[in-house]
Amino acid sequence: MEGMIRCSANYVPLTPISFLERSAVVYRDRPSVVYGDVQYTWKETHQRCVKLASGLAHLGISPGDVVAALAPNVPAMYELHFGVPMAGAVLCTLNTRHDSAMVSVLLRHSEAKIIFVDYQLLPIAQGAFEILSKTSAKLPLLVLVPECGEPVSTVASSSGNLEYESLLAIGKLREVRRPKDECDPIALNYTSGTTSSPKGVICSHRGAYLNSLAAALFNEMGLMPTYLWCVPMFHCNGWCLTWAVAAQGGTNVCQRTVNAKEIFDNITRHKVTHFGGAPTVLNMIANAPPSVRKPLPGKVAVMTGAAPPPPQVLYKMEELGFTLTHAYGLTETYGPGTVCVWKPDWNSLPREEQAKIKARQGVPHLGLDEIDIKDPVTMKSVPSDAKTIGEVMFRGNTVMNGYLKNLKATQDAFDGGWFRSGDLGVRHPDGYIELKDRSKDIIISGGENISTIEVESVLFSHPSVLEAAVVGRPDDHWGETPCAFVKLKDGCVANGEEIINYCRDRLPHYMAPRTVVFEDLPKTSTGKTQKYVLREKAKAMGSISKKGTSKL
Ligand SMILES: Nc1ncnc2c1ncn2[C@@H]1O[C@H](COP(=O)(O)OP(=O)(O)OP(=O)(O)O)[C@@H](O)[C@H]1O
Repeated sequence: MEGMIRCSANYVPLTPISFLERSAVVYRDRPSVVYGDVQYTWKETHQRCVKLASGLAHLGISPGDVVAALAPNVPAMYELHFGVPMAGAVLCTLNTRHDSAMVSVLLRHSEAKIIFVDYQLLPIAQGAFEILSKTSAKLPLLVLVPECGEPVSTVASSSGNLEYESLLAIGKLREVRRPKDECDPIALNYTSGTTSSPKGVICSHRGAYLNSLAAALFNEMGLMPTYLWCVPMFHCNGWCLTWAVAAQGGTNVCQRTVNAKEIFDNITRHKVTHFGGAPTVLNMIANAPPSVRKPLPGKVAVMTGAAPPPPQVLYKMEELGFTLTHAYGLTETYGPGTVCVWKPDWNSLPREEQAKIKARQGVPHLGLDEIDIKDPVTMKSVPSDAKTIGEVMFRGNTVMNGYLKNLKATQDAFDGGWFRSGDLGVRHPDGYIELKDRSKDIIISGGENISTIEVESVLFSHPSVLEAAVVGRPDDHWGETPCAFVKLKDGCVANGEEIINYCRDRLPHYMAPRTVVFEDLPKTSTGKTQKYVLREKAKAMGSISKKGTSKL
């Protein structure tokens, strides 16, 4: 249209850096970050992040360089989410449960120039450096992060590494770098490695900005929330809430470890209004002993995601007084991409029914454009009949830029103009989607698809079951049969036959487990069950039936 121009007056590249700059003015004296007895205001957090950015520049970091971090949810980890982008660099947060070998692989792949390492994780980083030093890879510079608020320990000072506060001391309060293009990378996030080796997902300032605002909105985060950090900040930048909390001038309550006692104590002490956690964290809270539980100080909104939440876990959390929001997404969608938007009409339904509705993955959030369930071959949308299974596909401004150094994987993921998630689901008549499985996890038994999520949901409803995961056990007759791995609640007893009969009473017989194994479930640190480990165990058991002889 004639008369339009684009200039800095009407176009500024979107970046979450602007959230911090605004909060430093609007909420300047309000608490930004709290950790034990340490507390900063938004003005202080802003100044510390500016100094961090300047310190990084002093160390030779240029725009586009990767800066890694290996740390739990401590204040430095929060500051890195702003300080690194403010230096024009790309933040690469590493999973704190990785071993030295994996850290060395990711450091080499990302070509990180600097790595910030929490003092407790120093041996892991040192092990990674040892491995790297035997290769041609250039070693990154290690910046040690000592315990916040405590003097540098002798171990830390004798390690000979530059230390976090000293780096800030070098930094100057000067103008920060904003991205030239809003599509410039802000973060390099490796996937959880649940199904294969972690992939390096490139996230942009623009995507991070939009996803953070969407996350604040669907979490019903009003102004100045108090957010308790249970979601690891290394996982999709804490599902984008690192930036979202700054947008709303909230208080970040950091905690090094996540357990039910610490969560209840912090909720009461700081009057927490919001937190998030994978279903396994909610399960831990829901099953916490009465000695640990405390009455909630007010409304506490909880966002869950990262793995399918069993309706029973949602139900139990709401019985305890928490208000749950269920979101779903991938590292490739900056964490949350959909949300099960709650409708007031559902409030009159029985609680169990409400939990089943909430366990659905829902609809795209405001920052994403579209989500569809398609036949992966024809790319036609499946009917909204809650039955026909297809692949979940995303399209919009909160989908990654691509996988680092893996054009083939990026092209495969974007084939057909959609991002293919590898998740299988159905669409309900009301438009809400529901996940049935990951394509790698679904069981095919006698030609029938079995959703392991559906079987697990029945197992979770058994009064003695604490956790459950179902995988396919190879079978000479059926191809595969469901094999359940079950962890019982403390003090509960149940045998395999009882569990199988319980499932057969509630599911078509072909879906009920044929095998039950009682043991602890292997988990990733992002709260997902490592089904490939269980699949290997089921495979080693061999077939139950002999060819052509089995009946259901
Ligand atoms: N609310 C949810 N309900 C069901 N599954 C979920 C939910 N949120 C996330 N997921 C699962 O988590 C996956 C995304 O996980 P993430 O990006 O952390 O890495 P990953 O896919 O586990 O790792 P990798 O791709 O390396 O195997 C989704 O594809 C989906 O299978």
